[in-house]
This record gives sequence, C-alpha cells and structure tokens, in this order.
Amino acid sequence: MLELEHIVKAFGGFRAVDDCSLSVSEGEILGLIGPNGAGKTTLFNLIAGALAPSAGRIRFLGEDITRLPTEARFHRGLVRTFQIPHEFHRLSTLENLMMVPAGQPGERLLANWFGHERVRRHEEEVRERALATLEFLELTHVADELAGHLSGGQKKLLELGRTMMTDARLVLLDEPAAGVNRTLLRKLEEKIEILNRERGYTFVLIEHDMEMIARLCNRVACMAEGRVLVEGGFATVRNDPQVLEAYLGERVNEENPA
Ligand SMILES: Nc1ncnc2c1ncn2[C@@H]1O[C@H](COP(=O)(O)OP(=O)(O)OP(=O)(O)O)[C@@H](O)[C@H]1O
Repeated sequence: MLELEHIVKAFGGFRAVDDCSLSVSEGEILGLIGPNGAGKTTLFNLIAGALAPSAGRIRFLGEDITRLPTEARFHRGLVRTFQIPHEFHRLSTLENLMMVPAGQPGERLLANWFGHERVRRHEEEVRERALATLEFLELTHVADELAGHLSGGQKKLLELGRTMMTDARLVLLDEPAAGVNRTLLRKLEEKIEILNRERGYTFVLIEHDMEMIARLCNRVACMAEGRVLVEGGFATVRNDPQVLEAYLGERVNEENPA
C-alpha cells in the first residue's frame, strides 16, 4: 500500500532520515518505534507531505506521490491525525467533526447562490455522519461540550473520529497513548482495532508505550539514526540486540548528558 524507497531528509548537513526504506501492507497495524531523535516524526511528515524528501521515492497505492501536496494525499485517503487545532477548542465536539470534510458545498460561493437545497442536504449528511462517529466512539454524551474541555483521552478519540469523517485508507497516528489514562487507552485501542478489522483502515502508529504496541501491532519497525534497524513481530524486535543497543544508548546519553 505504501512504499518508502531510500528516503533521505537532510536539515543542513544533518540527515534526520537517512536512506530509509519501509513498506506498509494494506490491512496491517504497523508500530513505528525507536529512541528519541530516531527520525520517526520526520518520516511521518514526509509520508503526509508536510516535508519534501531530499532524496528517495514514496509510493501510495501504486502511485508515485513523492511530490504531491498534502491535500492531494489526503484526498487519496492518506490521513494523519493532528492534535485538535487551538482555535477548534472553542467549538463543540460535534462541530469539530463537522468541520472536517474538505470542500463542503456550503463553502463555495456559487453553491450558496444556486444550490441552497443541495447545501442543506449535504450539511445534514455531514451531521449524521458526525453523530454516528460520536456514537461509535462513545462520545455522544459530550457532543455539545467544548473540545477544549475534553480529557486527554477524549481528545485522542476525537482525533480518531476526525479521520472517520474522511474516506481514510491509511491513518498515521503520532503517539496516540500520550496523556491518556488507562481506561480510555483501552477504549482507544478497541476503536483502532475495529476500524482496522471492520472498516479496512490500515494504521501506522508511532508510540513509546510498548504495551500498546504489543497489544495492537501485527508488525513493528524500529528506527534509529534515521533508518529502519529491524522489522518483524514485536517479540523479535524487542529482543533484537541492535534495538536494545539503540535504546540503551539513549538511556546512557540521558544519564550522562554532554
Ligand atoms: N526542522 C528541523 N530542523 C533541524 N533538525 C530537525 C528538524 N526536525 C527534526 N530535526 C532533528 O531530526 C532528528 C529526528 O527528529 P524526529 O522528531 O523525527 O525524531 P523522533 O524519532 O520523532 O523523536 P521523538 O521520539 O523524540 O519524537 C532529531 O535530531 C531532530 O532534532
């Protein structure tokens, strides 16, 4: 589904991603792990189109998307979750979902002049989809709550919900477990699993919570120094000497900062 071929991203003389190759198969939940500074977030930015690679190629569903802008990737179903933008905190949970679909007819001037009925019908559909999404996520009771007032875990569920307002095929989740309590974390995992199993979403998730990785991921890739060190099942990757060394190096550096 997604193929990264020899990707390089240099910032000045420093290569944050350094000849990185990785494939993602349709239907899997791939965990991307690695010590701090390994290049995971930079790789997500390259996949989503927020950054352009210095070298290498990215293919999605057989098409070369290396130079495609973010919105074009989004419309092909390649979606990255973001923290809810600051200004959206003053909107309700339901409104946050209703804001997602791009190119709503209501936003187009001509449609406002000539297509009132069409606009009204479209808005009704969006509202219904948003309500169904809230029900799926068990967030109906906070539909009218300001998004800024939600707990950390509820915000993560809402972020996941925003992908459900699009026709997502591949979803990139950046540290979904961060700041989420245990109960909501289990709920988040359950929803990710259902979206994967029943709705055909493929996921790549960056995560430092190894328990979440172990529970959710079919396959794990460990990055260090800008490239994939080891790929495989969680148990294999966790016990790989190169992986242990990469994490150990991180701990030694933290204990003895330069
Ligand atoms: N815009 C930038 N300019 C210069 N260096 C950058 C830039 N973005 C990232 N880096 C550097 O690239 C390296 C990889 O960073 P990145 O955020 O991708 O790592 P990461 O694996 O996501 O780490 P973490 O787990 O801590 O989030 C780091 O050394 C970082 O300082």
